[in-house]
Amino acid sequence: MSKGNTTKITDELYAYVLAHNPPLDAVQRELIRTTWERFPDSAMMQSAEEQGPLLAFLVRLTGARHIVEVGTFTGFSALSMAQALPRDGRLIACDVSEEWTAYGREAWARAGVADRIELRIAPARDTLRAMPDEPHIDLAYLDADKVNYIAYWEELVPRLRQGGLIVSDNVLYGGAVVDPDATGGGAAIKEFNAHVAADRRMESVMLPVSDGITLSRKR
Ligand SMILES: C[S@@+](CC[C@H](N)C(=O)[O-])C[C@H]1O[C@@H](n2cnc3c(N)ncnc32)[C@H](O)[C@@H]1O
Repeated sequence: MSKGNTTKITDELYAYVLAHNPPLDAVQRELIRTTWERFPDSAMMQSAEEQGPLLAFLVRLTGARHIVEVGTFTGFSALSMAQALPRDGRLIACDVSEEWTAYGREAWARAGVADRIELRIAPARDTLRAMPDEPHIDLAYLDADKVNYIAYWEELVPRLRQGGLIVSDNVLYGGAVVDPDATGGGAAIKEFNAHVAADRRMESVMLPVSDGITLSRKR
């Protein structure tokens, strides 16, 4: 096996990476700050800072106009993707928490993208099932409860247009995926990763970005 991971991401290197990425704007920075201030015990759920510019990049790269996000929390990833959408683009944001997503609503309004985001408060599986069956989604971001990742995947893949992209977050689950005794979220992600790798409808690459992301393109 050729070993590519010879560069350890120290705090200094991480800061260097962020300094060489497109800078976050004032609304994104404020949302990150407010999330840590208001929800210190849950804030680590927020997508990592470098994922904002990455998601925006992927939206532009794919020319996405119709995005589905599964797991919105306080709205950082939805904000980052919506800012990269064209004016007539739409993002459907799925979450179960009115409290957390209220902070997203505020930030989306301040950033002038509220009209591009439709928040649906309900178990995401129900929201996905209620969507049209035909392939119409250009990009989906998977970042909610890990035990349901396979169920979300199975709802999303048939609704994804050919060439469409699914971005799945936390696919390394803090390293639990290589623990033979993993339980809970770690075990669920292991099962999900095997499911994705075996799915011939999609072409997938797993990347060690942040807590691990998999990019999957529909064949
Ligand atoms: C990791 S956080 C999402 C982080 C978000 N992408 C961001 O950038 O801040 C996971 C979110 O999934 C939501 N969630 C958990 N179970 C859910 C379900 N069954 N349906 C919809 N959302 C769910 C939680 O309320 C939480 O806000």
